[in-house]
Amino acid sequence: MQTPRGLFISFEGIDGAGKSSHIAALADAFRAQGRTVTQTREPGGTPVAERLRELVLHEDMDALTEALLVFAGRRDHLRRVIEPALARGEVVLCDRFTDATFAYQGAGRGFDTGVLASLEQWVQGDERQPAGQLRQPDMTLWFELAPEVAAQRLAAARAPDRFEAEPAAFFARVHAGYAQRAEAAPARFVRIAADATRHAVWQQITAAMVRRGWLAIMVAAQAGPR
Ligand SMILES: Nc1ncnc2c1ncn2[C@@H]1O[C@H](COP(=O)(O)OP(=O)(O)O)[C@@H](O)[C@H]1O
Ligand SMILES: Cc1cn([C@H]2C[C@H](O)[C@@H](COP(=O)(O)OP(=O)(O)O)O2)c(=O)[nH]c1=O
Repeated sequence: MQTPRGLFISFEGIDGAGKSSHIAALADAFRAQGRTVTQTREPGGTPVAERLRELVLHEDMDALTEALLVFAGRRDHLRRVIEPALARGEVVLCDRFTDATFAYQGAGRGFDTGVLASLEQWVQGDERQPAGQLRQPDMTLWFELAPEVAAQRLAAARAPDRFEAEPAAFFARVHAGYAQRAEAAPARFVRIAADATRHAVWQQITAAMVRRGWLAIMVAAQAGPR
C-alpha cells in the first residue's frame, strides 16, 4: 500500500483556550480513519525537551534564555520525533510549536522577533528541507479566546505555571502576537472561535479537516471530545 503523505498540525492559543481535549479527539478521529497518529507537545516531546520544559515552566529566567531553551527542545523534537513520523506518513498533532515562541517570548515578553526568526531558520531550516524552506506545520489551529474568558476557565482548572501566572496584559500581548502570525501566514492558520461549547469548537475543527480532504465527513461526525 502507498504510504500516505505525512501531516503536521499544530494547536495554538493562550493558556486556557481549550486545546487539550480537542487534540485527543482529533487523534481518535484520524485513527478511526486508519491513520497512525503521533500526539506530542512543545515545549517537550522527547526526554531532553521534556527536561527543558520543566525548567522553562518553573525556573526564573529572562526571555532570551527561554527562547534558547524552547528552540533547543524544538530541535531535538524535530529530529527525533516529528521528522521521522512525517517521513513514515503519520499524522503529527503537536500542542504548540514556533508560533508560541513568537507569541509568548516575542509579543508577551517583548523579546526581539528578529532574533527569534533567525533561531527559527537554524532550527527548522536544516539540510532535510528544500533550499530556502523551513519546516512549518501544514495547518495551525488557533484557538482564539478573550484573555478574560481564558483566565476564568483556568482559575477553575489548575494551579498556574510561570506563564499562567502572568497578568491579563501579558495575555493580551500574546493574543496580539498570534494575530500577527496568523495574518502573516493565512494559508496555514485556521482561526477557531473558542468562546463556544466544546461541541461547537469540535465542529469548527472537523470542518477545517474535511475542507482539506484530510478527514471523511462520516468519521468527523462520529468523533468528538470526551
Ligand atoms: N469550550 C469550552 N467551554 C468551557 N470550558 C472549556 C471549554 N473547553 C475547555 N474548557 C475548560 O477550560 C479549561 C482549560 O482547557 P484546556 O483544554 O486545558 O486549555 P489549554 O490546553 O488550551 O490550556 C479546562 O478546565 C477545560 O475543561
Ligand atoms: C512552545 C512554547 C510554549 N510556551 C509556553 C506557553 C504555555 O504557557 C506553556 C506550556 O504550554 P501548554 O502545554 O499549553 O501548557 P499546559 O500543559 O499547562 O496546557 O509554555 C512558550 O512560552 N514558548 C514556546 O515556544
